[in-house]
Amino acid sequence: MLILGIAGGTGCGKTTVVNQIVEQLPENEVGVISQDSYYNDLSHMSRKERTKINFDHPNSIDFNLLIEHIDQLREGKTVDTPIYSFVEETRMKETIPTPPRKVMIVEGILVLSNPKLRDLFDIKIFVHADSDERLIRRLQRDTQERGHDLNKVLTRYQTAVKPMHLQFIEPSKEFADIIIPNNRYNTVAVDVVRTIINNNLT
Ligand SMILES: Nc1ncnc2c1ncn2[C@@H]1O[C@H](COP(=O)(O)OP(=O)(O)O)[C@@H](O)[C@H]1O
Ligand SMILES: Nc1ccn([C@@H]2O[C@H](COP(=O)(O)O)[C@@H](O)[C@H]2O)c(=O)n1
Repeated sequence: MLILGIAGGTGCGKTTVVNQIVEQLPENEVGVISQDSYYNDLSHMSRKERTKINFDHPNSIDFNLLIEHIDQLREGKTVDTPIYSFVEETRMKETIPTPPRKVMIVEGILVLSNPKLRDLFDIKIFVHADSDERLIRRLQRDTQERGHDLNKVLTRYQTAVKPMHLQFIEPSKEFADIIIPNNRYNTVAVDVVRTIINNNLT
């Protein structure tokens, strides 16, 4: 199994890059795991309490479960990936069975910041986009897709997203084997990653 870790700040385009990589690979040979699925289960908290959580701090992620699942996938076992709702801001009761694939992609803002998780990756990728570009994309996405209003997005950006980005995410760039500049769509870089994967599939 070849395991890729893809990190980068919010809105840099990780999900988009992953979709572009996966699009042209055989469906049954690639699997994707998102760090977002592993936000801690906060169902014991009220909605009001949940809004106070810093969702950009590493402590908000159940890294132990994520690492355990990757270990199980490497052993050839199917894992039950949690489902996270951005609207409810907690984990759902349902899970998704995720089978092991020849290539597994693990993407998320903090996947290169956790040393134990980082060690599991054969290839480490950091997607870079400037902070103003990321904020614009995040504003559009969170208001259109994640049910947040403008004020909430901006307050969260100032109080959690930006400080945590500077403390944990940007420094994790130094661990990357490949940095993808993504201020605009970067088909060349995506092709390079796809070629590396294809070489490993044959
Ligand atoms: N290179 C790009 N240029 C313009 N918009 C982009 C680019 N990459 C992604 N986007 C858009 O920005 C938003 C955030 O992208 P996404 O892939 O969800 O980022 P991430 O997973 O890193 O948070 C989405 O609406 C996506 O369509
Ligand atoms: N309830 C939540 C949980 C997380 N977030 C934000 O998601 C961002 C990470 O996801 P990306 O797809 O943008 O990489 C992170 O910056 C959290 O602030 C949220 O808004 N609400």
